[in-house]
Formats: sequence, structure tokens, C-alpha cells
Amino acid sequence: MAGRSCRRRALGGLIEAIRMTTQDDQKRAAAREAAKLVEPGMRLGLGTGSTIAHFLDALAERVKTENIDHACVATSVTTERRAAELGIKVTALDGVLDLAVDGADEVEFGSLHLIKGLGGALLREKQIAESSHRFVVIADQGKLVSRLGERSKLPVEIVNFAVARTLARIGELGLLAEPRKQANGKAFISDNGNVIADCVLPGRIDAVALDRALKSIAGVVETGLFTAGCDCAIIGYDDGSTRCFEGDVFAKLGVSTMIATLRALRLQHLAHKPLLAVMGVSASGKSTIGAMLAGVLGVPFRDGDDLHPASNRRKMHEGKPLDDNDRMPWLHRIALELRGWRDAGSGGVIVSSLLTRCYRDFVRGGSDDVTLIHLDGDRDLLADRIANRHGHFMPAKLLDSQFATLELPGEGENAIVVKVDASPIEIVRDIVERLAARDARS
Ligand SMILES: Nc1ncnc2c1ncn2[C@@H]1O[C@H](COP(=O)(O)OP(=O)(O)O)[C@@H](O)[C@H]1O
Ligand SMILES: O=C(O)[C@H](O)[C@@H](O)[C@H](O)[C@H](O)COP(=O)(O)O
Repeated sequence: MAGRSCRRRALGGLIEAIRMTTQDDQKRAAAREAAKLVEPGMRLGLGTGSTIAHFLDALAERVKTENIDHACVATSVTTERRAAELGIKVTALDGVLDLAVDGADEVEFGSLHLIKGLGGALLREKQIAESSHRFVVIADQGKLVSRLGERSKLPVEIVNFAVARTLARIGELGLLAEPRKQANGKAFISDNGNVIADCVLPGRIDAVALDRALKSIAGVVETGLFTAGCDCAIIGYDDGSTRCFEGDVFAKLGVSTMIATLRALRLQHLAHKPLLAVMGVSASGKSTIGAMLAGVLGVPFRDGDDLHPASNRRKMHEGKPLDDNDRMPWLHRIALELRGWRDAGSGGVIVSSLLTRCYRDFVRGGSDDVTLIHLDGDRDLLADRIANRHGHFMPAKLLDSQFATLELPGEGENAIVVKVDASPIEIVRDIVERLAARDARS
């Protein structure tokens, strides 16, 4: 009898070992895919967990074989130590990062909302995700869920003071919260000296609302709900393949958190959904500010560059400059987009350099209901932003030629001009206030 149960146990262990290996392979495959996104000179954010351990190995291999110049910020003491052992340079978080890569405990299908924090590193992980232009999640297929809370508890970081009271307040939201313990029974304390409450979620949740409700409780430091989405989630599958799940445009442009901050400010409501064309030279912030405006006003967003016909894209890809004849079908598409929004009454934000009056007249298509938002920046400031922008090649000479082409919006152009030396949040606030003031006057 004993022999048989022993064999069964051994067999169970073997099956488990095979399963673990498979899951580990999935993590490794996703990690190796993410390591390909690293480019020389990038400032990187490094997550925490066993999937990230594979990413660190793959990154170290690239750093060693390709001598890649890099600077990394770690989300935990564990990651920092491991990175140092592997010869990866780790520094403190200061300014923006180009790319952050992290694991997750759950990835919600469709929204790419995440639950994170089973390793206790959620606070720094969120800070680093928020500070990065691109946030890429890597995970095995077991992490993909149709609703958050399906498999995992929600970790919430709370201060190590009046813990019972904070847990009771969390309980009032319908969550069953328990302080995390280590294997030896002692309280688990995070790298930041806080307690982690693991919470059972009550069925389907509104992740954004729950995150906000939890953070309204004094004593809650941060939650493991990551609702800003991500640039993409790379998922490793049991057949050895990986698949990439792309995030929405706001996550891809890294503006979701700023939109959430602006929404929390409850800016003035506009009487009408506006039609906005955000214009300016390269790196003046058109994509960033345009997407934030669309997000905060709840109107559709379109990057004019995505509307180029295939023939133009081919030409640009070959490094040939577009002439005015090439540009006409493209401007026509922008005009069509604006007309569609006008007819639907949906409002909308389009971003395009629109440097000349003639181009702007074309896209308005004879209507006077398009408001131009001209992002006005000094050459040196923009040259500096271009130099710091990864993945965009734009020689300073081209910036000078754009300034030479630029015709400032003039008479009858219905333009709002904003200087771009403030933060994106301040700029968007200013624009919305000016739109609201104009609405009130009309
Ligand atoms: N107000 C701002 N302050 C600081 N950085 C900004 C601001 N607006 C944009 N950026 C950054 O400058 C770079 C260029 O912005 P982007 O929106 O891509 O410009 P454009 O679409 O006009 O080329 C990006 O790295 C972006 O994050
Ligand atoms: O420390 C944390 O809080 C964790 O990093 C967590 O957010 C992590 O991303 C997952 O636990 C994934 O872990 P695995 O990669 O080990 O599955």
C-alpha cells in the first residue's frame, strides 16, 4: 500500500515537474521576445518575479555579446541584486524611462488591466511602469484571464500602522482582506517597510473604480490593480510560441495615467464635443497632447500619420521626401475623418503637423468648426526632446526645415496657441479651460 502511494506521489511530482518546466519555458520564451525590444542607449525599468529573472538573463546576454550601452532601474531589492550579479547597470529612478518590462499575476483579456504584487513589489513596479514611455508585460499563458480576480488575490500595500483598521475599511468595499505572512508565520514587509493585504475580489469588478475607492482609504499606499494598460503583453504558450496582445492607443503613447489624473481633476465640461486638429513641428508634443485631449474629452483620436496611403508610406520608407501631389490623397483622408466625426456629432482629435495654411484649409473642407491647437515650442527645447526620444529618427536639420515651412495660424483659423514648455498635464488643462471659456462666451 505504502509503496503504491509512494509511487503515486513520485508520479505526481514528476507530472508537476513537467508542468512547471512547461510553464517556465513559456516565461522564458516571453522574456526572450521582450529582450529583443531593447535598443542601445535605452533607460530600462526592470520588474520582479520569475519571468523577469529570465528577462534579466536574456538582457545580460545581449549586453555582453553586443556591448549594449544601458541604464536600468530595478523594482525590487531582489531584482537589483540579480541584475548586479549579471553585470547589468542599475541606477536610481530619475526622469523618464524608455522601456519597462515586468511580469504580472493576471492579465485581463481585452483591457490588458493587470493584477500585480504577489511578490510584494507592486508600489515600485507601478512607479516604474508610470515613468516609462513603453510598458511591456511578459507572462505565461496561465496568467491570461477573462476577468480580474479569477485566479489571483488582489495585493494592496498598506502602511504598517493601524493595520486592523485599514483592513476593516477595505472589507467595507466587499473585499476579504488578510495581511500577508511569510512561510515562518511572521508578517511580510515590503521593500518600502509596508504590509501587504491580500484581498479576495467579489466577482466582477470595475477595476478603475475599485482602485480609486481603495486609494481613498487613509493607510492604503497603492493597489496591485494596474489599470493604465500596457504597450503590449507578450504571452508565452505551451507550444513554445509567443503571442503579442497590443494595448490601446493611450497605453501605447504612455498617457493613460496622465488622463486618469486629469479626469480626477474634474475639468470643466464642454457644451459641445469639439473637433480639434493638433498641429506643430516634430516633437512639439502633438501625439502626447492630442491623445490626452481625446482621452479627457471622451472623443475619438486619430494620428494623421496613420492615414498616409500605402504609396506614401513606401516612399517614406525608402527615404524619399513626399511632394505636394503625394500629400493630397493623405490630406483628403484627414478631411474625410473630420467630416465623419462632424456628421456623427462625436467630436474628435486629429494630430498632424499641418504646417501650412493651404494644408489646413484642405483638411477643414470648407467648414469653420475645426479648432486648431498649435503647439508652439522653441527650437532648442524640441531638438532636446528629439535627442531623448527613442525609436524616432529625426535629424535636427529636418526640424529646422519644418520651422522654415511653418506658417503660423492666422486670421479666421480658429486657433488656440499653447507654449509647450509646461508639463503635458498643465498644457491639456490650459487647453480644456480655454475651450470651456470659449464655449461659455458663445
Ligand atoms: N510637455 C511636454 N513636456 C515634456 N516632454 C514632452 C511634452 N510633450 C511631449 N513630450 C515628449 O516629447 C517627445 C515628443 O512628443 P510627441 O508627442 O511624440 O511629439 P510629436 O507627435 O509632435 O512628434 C516624446 O518623448 C514626449 O513624451
Ligand atoms: O513582486 C511582485 O509584486 C511581482 O513582481 C508581481 O507583480 C509579478 O509580476 C508577478 O508575481 C509575476 O511573477 P512570476 O513572473 O514569478 O510569475
